[in-house]
Amino acid sequence: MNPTGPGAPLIDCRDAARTYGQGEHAVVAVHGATCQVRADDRIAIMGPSGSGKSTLLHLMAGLERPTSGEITWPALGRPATARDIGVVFQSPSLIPALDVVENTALPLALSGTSEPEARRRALSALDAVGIGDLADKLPEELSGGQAQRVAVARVLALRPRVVLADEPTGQLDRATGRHVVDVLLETAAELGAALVVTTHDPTVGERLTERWPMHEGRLATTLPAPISGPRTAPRARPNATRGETS
Ligand SMILES: Nc1ncnc2c1ncn2[C@@H]1O[C@H](COP(=O)(O)OP(=O)(O)OP(=O)(O)O)[C@@H](O)[C@H]1O
Repeated sequence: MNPTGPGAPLIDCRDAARTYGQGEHAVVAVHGATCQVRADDRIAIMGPSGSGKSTLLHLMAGLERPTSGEITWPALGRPATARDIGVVFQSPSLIPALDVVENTALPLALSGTSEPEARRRALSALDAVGIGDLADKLPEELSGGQAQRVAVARVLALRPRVVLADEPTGQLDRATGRHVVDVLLETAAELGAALVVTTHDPTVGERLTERWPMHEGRLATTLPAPISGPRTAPRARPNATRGETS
C-alpha cells in the first residue's frame, strides 16, 4: 500500500480490470492494468478504437469501479471527487438551455463556489481556450470544435489536481486540436496538475512526455524513452500484469 499525502501518487492502479456484461457476452475492456500517475506527469494513453482507453480513464477518475484489482488516490487520502480529477469527455455534453459561460461555471457552482467567482473563473477558462467571445452563445450555436473547447474550459475552471482528457482533439481540425493540447499543457503546468490524454493520433501523443500504448485492453509493458532527457526521479511504470505487449 502506498503512503498517503504529498509525494504519493495521485492515482494508483493495481491490476485493475473492467469487464462489461456476463458469460458469453462478457467484454474485458481493461485487463489488469498497473500504473501510477503523479503531479507533473504528462501522459498519452495511445491505442486504436476499442482498445480500452476510455474505460481506463473512467477507472482512474473513479467514475467506474474495477471488477477486479484496485484503484486508489493516495495523495488525496480519500476517494477522488470531480474537483480533484477533472474529466474532459469525448462528447461535450453541454446543457442546451444554458449559455456557454453558464455551462462552464456549472460544476463550480454545484460544488459551492459563489456565482460571481464561478463566472469569473469560467470566463478566464474560456479565454484560455480561445473562445471568450462565445460566452453568451447557446450550445446549438456552436460548431463541434467550439463545443469541445467549452468542455475543456469547464474542467480547467475547476482547477483540478489531475486532468483526464478523453480524445480531446478527436472532433477538431489539426490547428484547433494543437491549440487545445497547448491549453491543456499550459494549464496543467500552471496548476501543478497531472495530465493524462487518450488519443489514437501520434501527433497528439508526441506532445506529451510519456506515451503508454494500449492494445485490446492491455497496457503495454515497454515504453518509449521520454522525449527530452531522463526523468529526475524514479517512478513506477505501467505494466500489463498478464504480460502481453502490443
Ligand atoms: N458500457 C459498456 N458496455 C459494454 N461494453 C463496453 C462499454 N464501454 C466500453 N465497452 C467495450 O469495451 C471495449 C473498450 O472500449 P473503450 O471505449 O474503453 O475503448 P477506446 O479505446 O476508448 O475506444 P474509442 O477510442 O473508440 O473511444 C470495447 O470493446 C467496447 O465496446
